[in-house]
Amino acid sequence: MLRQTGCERAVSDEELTKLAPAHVLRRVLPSQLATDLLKELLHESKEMWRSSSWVVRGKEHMTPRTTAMYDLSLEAGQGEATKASTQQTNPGAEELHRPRASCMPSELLRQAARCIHAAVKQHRPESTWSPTLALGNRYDDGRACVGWHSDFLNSLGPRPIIVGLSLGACRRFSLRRTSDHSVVAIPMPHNTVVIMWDDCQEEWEHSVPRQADSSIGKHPVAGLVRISLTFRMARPELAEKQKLCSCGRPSVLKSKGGRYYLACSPMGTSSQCGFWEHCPWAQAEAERLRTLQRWEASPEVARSASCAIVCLTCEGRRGRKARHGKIRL
Ligand SMILES: O=C(O)CCC(=O)C(=O)O
Ligand SMILES: [Fe+2]
Repeated sequence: MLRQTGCERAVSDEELTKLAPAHVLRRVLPSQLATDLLKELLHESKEMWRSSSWVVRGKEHMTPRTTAMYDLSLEAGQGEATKASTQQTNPGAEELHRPRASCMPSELLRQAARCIHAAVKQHRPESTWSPTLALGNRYDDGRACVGWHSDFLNSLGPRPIIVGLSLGACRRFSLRRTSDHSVVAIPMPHNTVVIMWDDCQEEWEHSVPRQADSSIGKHPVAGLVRISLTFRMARPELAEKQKLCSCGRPSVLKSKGGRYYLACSPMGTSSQCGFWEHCPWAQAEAERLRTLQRWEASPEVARSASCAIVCLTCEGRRGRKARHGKIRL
């Protein structure tokens, strides 16, 4: 648990839903399934998951974590199809210096996906969301992290629901509102789920910040290692809308402040060409979805009201001039 300073305060999971377009759910998987899946993924990630690279000002950087993509739409025995589908589900993958690993989902992973699906359905009975992809991230220790970002939307389309499942060590998952840099930091112990609702990729960024190893809640099986799976629903019909940027690589679709744009991908071995343009079709699709979707949570969903979440507006950087944004309940 983070120490509370003047600019931090603990909020319940319930309150979080009013602060950010997100929900935290505890113990979503049956505990045996969570343990078995963790053990399986600890092994598989060691063998098969890889770091990716990206280039900034001519310098190649490796992601400080390893990742893999699981395509849940594939049945066992469709291994060969994995390669072919990689382009669609993982745009830009061909461009990666070390392409992202594509793995076959096990029965345990599929069971977890069904639990996640049911949890989303309980909150949003009207939603047609169902997970078809799971992106795995492995964080070996406190140096492994992912910086502030919103997710690439090429294969998901505008306003996606993205659901993160945490297994293993307890790391902090942070959300930052782009308009004023308000930050909500959520400790994510083993078998915790965060649902990022459809506003999240438009108005907020997320990160798993670096942490001192001593501040990480170790897990009896995984120690300092945290494995996350982020479940997503691909929209294959969007494949034909992909556009190349000036340097000939697939551009990435992103949103900031509700504006949709295409930009040169930072991933890969070549420098960015600076390509950037508005994306009118995605803007129109976001508007259409906005009118269809209502942001409401059903109160009967089981969650622990007493689980404290620490809300920070300055990321705990005491002593440094923090950019305080106010989140009002
Ligand atoms: O590990 C996490 O919880 C977040 C991972 C993430 O942001 C991503 O895969 O895009
Ligand atoms: Fe992300």
